Amino acid sequence: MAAAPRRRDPNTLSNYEHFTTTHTKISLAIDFGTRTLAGNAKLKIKSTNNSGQQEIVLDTSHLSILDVSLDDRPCEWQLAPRTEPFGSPLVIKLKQAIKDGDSVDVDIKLQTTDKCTALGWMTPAQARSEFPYMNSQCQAIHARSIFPCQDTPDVKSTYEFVIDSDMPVIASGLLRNVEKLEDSELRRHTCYQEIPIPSYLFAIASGDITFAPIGPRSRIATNPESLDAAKWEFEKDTENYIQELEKIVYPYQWKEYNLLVLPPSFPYGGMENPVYTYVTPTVVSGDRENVDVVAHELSHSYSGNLVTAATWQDFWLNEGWTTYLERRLQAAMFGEPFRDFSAIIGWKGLKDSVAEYGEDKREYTKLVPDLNGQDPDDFFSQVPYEKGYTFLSHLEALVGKEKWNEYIPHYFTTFARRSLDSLEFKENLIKFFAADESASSALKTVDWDAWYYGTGLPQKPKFDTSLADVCYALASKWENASANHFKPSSEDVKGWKGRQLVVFLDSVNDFSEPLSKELAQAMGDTYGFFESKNVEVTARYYRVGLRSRDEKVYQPTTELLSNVGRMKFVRPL
Ligand SMILES: CC/C=C\C/C=C\C[C@@H](O)/C=C/C=C/C=C\[C@@H](O)CCCC(=O)O
Ligand SMILES: [Zn+2]
Repeated sequence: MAAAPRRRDPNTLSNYEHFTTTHTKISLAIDFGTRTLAGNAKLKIKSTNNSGQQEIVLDTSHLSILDVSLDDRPCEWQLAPRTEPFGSPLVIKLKQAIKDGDSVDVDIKLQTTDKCTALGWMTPAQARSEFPYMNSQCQAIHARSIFPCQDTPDVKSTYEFVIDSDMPVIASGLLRNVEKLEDSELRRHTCYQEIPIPSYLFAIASGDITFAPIGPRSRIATNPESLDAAKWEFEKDTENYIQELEKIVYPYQWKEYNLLVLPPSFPYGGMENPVYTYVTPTVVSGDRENVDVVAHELSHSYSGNLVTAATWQDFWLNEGWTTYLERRLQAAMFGEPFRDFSAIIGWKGLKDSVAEYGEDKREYTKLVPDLNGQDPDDFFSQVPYEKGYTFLSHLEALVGKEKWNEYIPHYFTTFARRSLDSLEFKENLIKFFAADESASSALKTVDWDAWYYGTGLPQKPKFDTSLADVCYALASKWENASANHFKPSSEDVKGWKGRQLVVFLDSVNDFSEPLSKELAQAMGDTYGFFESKNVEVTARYYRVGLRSRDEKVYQPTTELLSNVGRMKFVRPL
């Protein structure tokens, strides 16, 4: 079978089909006073399919370019006019075309601007500290607002980070050295990433960060006041998760797996930056109930970080596979029913996403959407996670779990350190099972176009509801509470795990009619929802209260919205 032609990433303006960045050295000084980064980016760029190209084009966005040199010599360059939402391409003129296989060193002097979309700068109060804080979030196309690059997940480069700051620094590479600079308060932090990574995994953070070990190859990093609580939350299971995942795929490649707990404004549950997963402090709930975020982010060490979706249209290959590995990991750690228990919560998220997009935004509900001219951020939803998970589980069921278990390491070996698109995944899967008559005839029943380009919900899988049934039963009592004179008691939820409360509250939020205000209040008071430290629970309960127009939840909802930036909670509320 001929290889499917790789589609061009529509969300980059770089001419990456002719050149590829093989190494990136970023030297930046962090200035908390001006809230800028300044320094230079040195890119080793190899000609791959040159066909006489006279220029190299890189992505930039709201970035100040001060100078460019080519192989240490001045060169002609210009910033082309801005195109929304992709930015202003930096066009570097070549003196002569470069032979395929040869490389040039492009050195760019730069400074970030106040319009930079990749950096969050926090005051000490926002950082819950005596000191200011800074962190990056480059996924999907924000790296270009820190340094010029081929800002597409289809290009992977090794990285060297040289970051000067007067506070500790974290980067998505292994720390090699810290030294104090002469006549300065700044310290120079040097980190390396020897596994090629896409630009969206470039990450830096700096602030009043302290560290503690949470396993033989893991440490936790956070502000000093939160260190003990964060250490407790993750030290029990992190190494167990790594070892279980190694059994499902193969040995962990990145040497260290660390966690950085960010200030509360961080908009996501976690971000899989290599070496340091970034997590929201909402997962430090004091009950070790939210460590599934670690299961998810750790799984990205294989899907996304090692094997990467070539374009944002294929994002489901990152998130669907990661959600799949996350649930396999949960099943391995806590028992098979936990896989479907988590999938049930995921299905509700998928249903909500599809419903929110409604009839006029059906493109957004495709597993492989068309992102031409689109900002990938606008397409972010549960669809790539949950439709992707549902599709992979469907494929697993078709070929059988035992055979699928053999495909998992094959897939992650074939594409390790590379990027692939959805068509290559299909091709690879079919080829792997070609010699197996029953598996390959089962795979012939897959309607790939319907899965990839169909809109709306796929067929609902048959979930094992053994852990969820008790939650549904309680929800049903509440739905018919008035007719049945239901009297709630704290015994109803005694010993329940946070996730059982989540399934219960998701069901309540699905009722076609809101609860009466009195019932909503009784639920909160009887089940102790106002005292819960688990935001997964409180955020859902406040939705119940808001639907019922219960004033009692207005104040805590306002507090949650002022204290937590995680969009998963902020948006529905
Ligand atoms: C089809 C969609 C294509 C591209 C979207 C890619 C990136 C979108 C951008 O908005 C960044 C997302 C970053 C997500 C990071 C972590 C999530 O896994 C967190 C999930 C929600 C949560 O738990 O808070
Ligand atoms: Zn993810």
